[in-house]
Amino acid sequence: MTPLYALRDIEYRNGTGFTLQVDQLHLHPGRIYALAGPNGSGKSTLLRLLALLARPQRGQISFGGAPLSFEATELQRHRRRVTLVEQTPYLFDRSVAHNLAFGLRLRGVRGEQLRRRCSLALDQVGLAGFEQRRARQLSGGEIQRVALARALALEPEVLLLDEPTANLDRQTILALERLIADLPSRGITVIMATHDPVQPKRLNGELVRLVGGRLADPPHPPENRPQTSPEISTCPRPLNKRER
Ligand SMILES: Nc1ncnc2c1ncn2[C@@H]1O[C@H](COP(=O)(O)OP(=O)(O)OP(=O)(O)O)[C@@H](O)[C@H]1O
Repeated sequence: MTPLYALRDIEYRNGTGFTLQVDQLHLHPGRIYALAGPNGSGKSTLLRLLALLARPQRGQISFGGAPLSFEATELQRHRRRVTLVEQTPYLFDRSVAHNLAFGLRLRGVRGEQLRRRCSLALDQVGLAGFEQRRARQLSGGEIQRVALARALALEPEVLLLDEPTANLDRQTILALERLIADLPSRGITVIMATHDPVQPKRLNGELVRLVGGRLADPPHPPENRPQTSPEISTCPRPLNKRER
């Protein structure tokens, strides 16, 4: 199976003495991957590389089966397939609806379709009816959920989440985990950083552990997946958008 991402001999120095080094990492479509590791181990840095927001100084990233050249039009095309929700999301000081609509408008979505996608996404994160709330007057947990709704409204092929449940109460965490666990069945691959040691298991996700900017070991498939190695998947998986 062609991996969605194939990273080979990656070296990325972020200018503060930290280097992310990934000899090889294959991430497959229609799955959930959980990036784990201590503070500063490189989870967010890896997410930025996977979001195609940073270019490694060395090595190759293949996305969707083809090596990236990092040429501007290619990047623009691929970035529309991938959405990153950062650890501290930035919201415009406008209404929640404005924040959700912004990226959709850039993609040419308008009118009833735009309204429908926004309210559906808010509903999914448990914030139905929040459209007219001012973004700056939201709690930390609500900001995080609005940022997730904004990403979901874009209907990306890959959703990259940087500690998406860090500021949330237990009940909201469980509700969002149900939502995230369901995303592969909608053709969305999820790659998320987490500090919760049990979360990958609850999400049936594969664990990718980082230590000091390096992969600690190959990705661990979930225990209930009949898989012999991260490269060879024998379990059926939902088709992603491009295969339908
Ligand atoms: N924007 C940045 N510019 C330069 N260096 C950065 C930047 N962001 C993070 N770093 C540094 O890069 C290293 C890796 O940070 P990164 O945020 O990727 O780790 P992390 O595993 O996500 O950590 P945490 O669990 O604390 O979120 C750290 O040493 C950090 O200080």
